[in-house]
This record gives sequence, C-alpha cells and structure tokens, in this order.
Amino acid sequence: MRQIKSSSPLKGEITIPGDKSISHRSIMFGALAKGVTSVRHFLEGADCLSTIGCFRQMGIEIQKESDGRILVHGKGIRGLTAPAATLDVGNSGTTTRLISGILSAQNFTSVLSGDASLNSRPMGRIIHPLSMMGAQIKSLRGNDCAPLQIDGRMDLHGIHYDSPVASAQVKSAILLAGLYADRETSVHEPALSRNHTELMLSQFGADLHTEILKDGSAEIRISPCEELYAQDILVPGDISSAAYFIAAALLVPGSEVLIKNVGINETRAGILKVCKDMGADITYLNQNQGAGEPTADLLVRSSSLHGVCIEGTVIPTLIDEIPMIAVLAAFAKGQTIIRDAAELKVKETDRIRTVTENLKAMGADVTPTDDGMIIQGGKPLHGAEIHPYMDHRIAMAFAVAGLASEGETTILEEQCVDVSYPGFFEALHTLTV
Ligand SMILES: O=C(O)C1=C[C@@H](OP(=O)(O)O)[C@@H](O)[C@H](O)C1
Ligand SMILES: C=C(OP(=O)(O)O)C(=O)O
Repeated sequence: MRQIKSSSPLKGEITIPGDKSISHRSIMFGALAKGVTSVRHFLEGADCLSTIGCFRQMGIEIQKESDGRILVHGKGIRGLTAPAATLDVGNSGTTTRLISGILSAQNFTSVLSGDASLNSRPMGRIIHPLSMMGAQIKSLRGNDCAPLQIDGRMDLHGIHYDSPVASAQVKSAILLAGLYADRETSVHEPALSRNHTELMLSQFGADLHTEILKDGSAEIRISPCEELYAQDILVPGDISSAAYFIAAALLVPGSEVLIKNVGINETRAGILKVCKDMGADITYLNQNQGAGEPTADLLVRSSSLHGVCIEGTVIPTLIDEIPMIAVLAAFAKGQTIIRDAAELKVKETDRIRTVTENLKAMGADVTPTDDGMIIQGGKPLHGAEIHPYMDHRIAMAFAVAGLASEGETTILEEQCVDVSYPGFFEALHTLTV
C-alpha cells in the first residue's frame, strides 16, 4: 500500500516509459517477420512481458541488449512452433486478443489463459469474427472467456466484418488473421480505434488501407501476406501513462512540468483535446513525425478547469484515460458528462464502478450511468482508502487525486501499477520534491 499526501507544486521534466500498445505489437510483428527486429524504449511492464513470454514459448528468441534494446529474432510468418504448455497471458487483454488472431492460422493447437481478471473479460468479441474466418476457438469453460483453446487452421477465409464496437483489439485480431487468409479481409468499426496495428504492420511490409467514412466510422482492409520484414522500432512515450503527470500538473497549483517524447497519434490523444476543452494550459514542443508515430514534448502548467461533455467518436481515443479524466472532472468547476463509454465495464475492472466508488470515497459528487458517469465537480476532495481491485489505471489515477486532496490517501495493492508503469510512484515522487 502507498500513502499519498497533498502535494507541493510539481516541477521539472520527465520521460515516460514506452507505449504499451506499440510495445506489444513490436514483439508480435517482429516474431512474424524475417530477420532481427530491434525495439528501443520498449515498455517492460508486466503486460508486455506476457507477450514476450508467449512468443518465447513458441520458439522465438527475444533478448535484451546492454543498451536497453530488445532484439526479436523473427522466424517469418509461418515460423512459430507449438508451445509445450499453456500460454500465460497474465493480465493483458491486448496479448490475448491479438495473439488469438495469429494462433487461429497456425499449424498447431494452443491454449491461452490469464489471471482472474483476464479470464473474466469477454472473448466472444474475437471468437465470433475469427470463427467466421474458419478459426476453431473454444472457450474451455463455455462462457466466452479465456482459457481459450485454439486449433490452428491453414485455410482461413477473408471476410468483411462489421464490428459492433470500436475496439483496436478486435480489429487487430481480425487483421492479423487476415494476413493468412485466402483473400482480402476488411473490418468496419463505428469509430476509428487506435491504429498502431495498421501503421506498424504497413511498416513491416503488409498491404493495408484505411478509409474514414462520412459518419466518422472507419473501414480497414488487409491483403493476404507472403512475408513480413524486420524493422527498427522506436517506441514513443505512452500517452496513457503521461496522462497521470498531465493531470497532476494541472491539478496541483503552481506546477509546471515538461513531459518528454509523448506519442500524440490522433487515435490516442483524445485526453489532450478534452483537457484543452476543460481549460488546460498545455503546449506542444518539439513535434516530430518520427518512425510512423507522431510525438511531442508536452509543457503542462496548473490550470483552473471547467466541466465538459465527453461522448461519441472521441471516446475510443481516450478510453484508458477515463479514470484520470473523471478525477480531473471532480476538481473542475461545473458538470462533466461522460457517455458512450460502456466499454469501460470490460476492462481490467468495471471502471464505471471502480472509478465512481473511489471518487465517492474521496467526497466527490458522482453518479454512475449505463455508459459512463455524471460528475458535479468542484467539491473539495479528501483523502481516503482507495481500492484499485488490482487495476493499474485506478491505482494511478487515484494517486494523482490524492496529491490534490486534503489529508492522506492510501492506495491499496500499489504493485498493480507494474502492469503498465513499473516505477510510477517513484517517478511521481521525483516531481513533487
Ligand atoms: O489494442 C490495444 O493495444 C488496446 C486497445 C484498447 O482496448 P479495446 O480494443 O478493448 O478497446 C485499450 O483499452 C487497451 O489498453 C489497449
Ligand atoms: C485495458 C487495458 O489493457 P488490456 O486490455 O491490454 O488489458 C489498459 O491498459 O487499460
């Protein structure tokens, strides 16, 4: 457990660990490519280590160099070998869903299983479209959750799938299976979800096209692929992790923090737009197009915030940041409404419940709804005992809430932050002394 006290101004600069979504993909696509993929600024969080563990179990050599680079010795698109044991996907939804697309097309059987949270998250959303492609996937407990048994097939068909959710994990699972299909595969999603798979797979040599339709929905097409080719990847800082420092600097009066080299891909940067709409003082410096993913340094100064309405196509671009945004809203003047965010219910926890329960414990006026929450901001918050229920994003969002509240806040299960940000509390501490 970790004690957090109300803080003096945050000052200084910080470099954020690598993006979790991009780190996962660098290992997966590197494993399927011909040659050695080098990954700089890889996130060594528990989720990405689960991905590394799974590919090692399938015969891929992955090593860390003394300069910190991760080298993935890819064996080509058909080079994976049958794992001797169950693949341990830990707490990671991204590992589970993306790898399922790949495993559906292998010439071996595999079983995937994770921790209690992971094994209760919905997998029907990938079982259904992958089965349409001819995949053989069984939920071993018959509840559409992991453990999953995947009997790989070499004869997948290309399909068109109209996805009911804007989910990069669903989209990516289908596109990855589509690499191996007999014809083009396409996915339509109600709003464009994070597009790291499309950007990085193209860089590795796959043929992908994205079309944004008039109503804001998106269609992504992929052609079957003979071979992918190893790449040098530089992973940008994770905007989802930067979110905690952006919020801390905004909330604690007198703060000024420079957050270096943050990924600002439009399909991820919704939090920046929302913060600006709330009145935040954030300046972009050193903008860089870099290796396919745009980055910037963010200069954040404490600001007086006001409530906003967050809904529609912006939701997928900030879905993991909603716990932090809800805390910001509790400190902002006036009402904030978050809607169209029912996906929050199927993350590591039901984040509508865990966010509203913990905000209430700190004295906030918040009402959960079916697809979000309504927050009457501006009441002073007080310290409380915070229950993350092992959800890393809840632990970090409420540590920041504690910095801006009266008295002492206790974050239980502090170690859960290791899923996406090992060293988070120490990093926060360096800015508050
Ligand atoms: O593809 C990815 O890397 C991710 C997609 C999102 O999940 P969904 O696709 O379920 O929305 C996000 O919440 C998760 O943290 C990472
Ligand atoms: C939802 C998350 O991750 P995943 O789905 O990969 O477990 C997250 O990191 O907030």
